[in-house]
Amino acid sequence: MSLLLEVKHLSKTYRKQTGLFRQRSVTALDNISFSLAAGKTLAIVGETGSGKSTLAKLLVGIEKPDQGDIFLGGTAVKISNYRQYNHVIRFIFQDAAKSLNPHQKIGQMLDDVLHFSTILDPQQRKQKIKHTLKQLGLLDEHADYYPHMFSGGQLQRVALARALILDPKLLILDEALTALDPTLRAQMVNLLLQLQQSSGLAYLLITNHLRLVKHIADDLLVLHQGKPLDYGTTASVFANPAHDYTRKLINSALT
Ligand SMILES: Nc1ncnc2c1ncn2[C@@H]1O[C@H](COP(=O)(O)OP(=O)(O)OP(=O)(O)O)[C@@H](O)[C@H]1O
Repeated sequence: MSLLLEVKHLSKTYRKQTGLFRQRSVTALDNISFSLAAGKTLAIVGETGSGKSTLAKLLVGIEKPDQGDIFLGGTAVKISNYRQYNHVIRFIFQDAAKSLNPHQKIGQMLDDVLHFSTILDPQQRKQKIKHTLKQLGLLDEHADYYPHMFSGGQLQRVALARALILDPKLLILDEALTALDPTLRAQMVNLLLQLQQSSGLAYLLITNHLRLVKHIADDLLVLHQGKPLDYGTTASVFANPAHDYTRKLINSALT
């Protein structure tokens, strides 16, 4: 199986100014390594402040690591050529649907993404938009809708369309499913699993929702105060956590 993403010894420390001449260092990530194969899902879990969002920011190039390397398809990624790989890794935040511009039609929003990141001509972009809407169970005419004209479930699909229209290989879901009500979450999970099966997409699922992790993640990495604790297949970590912290996390979520 080909490795899509390899993260080796990634560390990140933030320096906060706490006074005129004083700084405090916060180690957000300390020597994190993991890998993810095409078509698989890796969940990253940990309490608030454990470094999950920092990790996502390093992977999409918003922040720069102090140490370590990120490899995509075997090639080291550099922040200076981020634009080259923003096709490959896409990101969905919590409340992604709410972050859509209320004054812009969905078709225009998707066209902007393609215009910025591809060399497709207007006709090709139109076709691509049509195809992506269909792939996500939306209709051609939805291209002419504004965000407020959609239901909650459709809006989630629109947010997914924005992420998937560039045919990424990896989608990072940063608490993207957490705020959804259970029915909507189940629909989204089914859609994500279908897309994964049909296109071989890999997911990096950042969440504290351990039931969800158990249901959809192949592998699991537990972070605590920036440090990696348990890492392995989800089944093995759930069955045999090596750290007390992980055991408590699992027990509190599943009891
Ligand atoms: N830009 C920043 N400047 C200074 N410190 C930061 C910055 N971003 C994050 N931190 C610190 O790094 C640590 C890890 O933060 P991070 O946001 O990655 O955690 P998290 O696990 O994603 O938490 P949450 O679930 O609350 O988002 C925290 O102690 C946080 O205060």
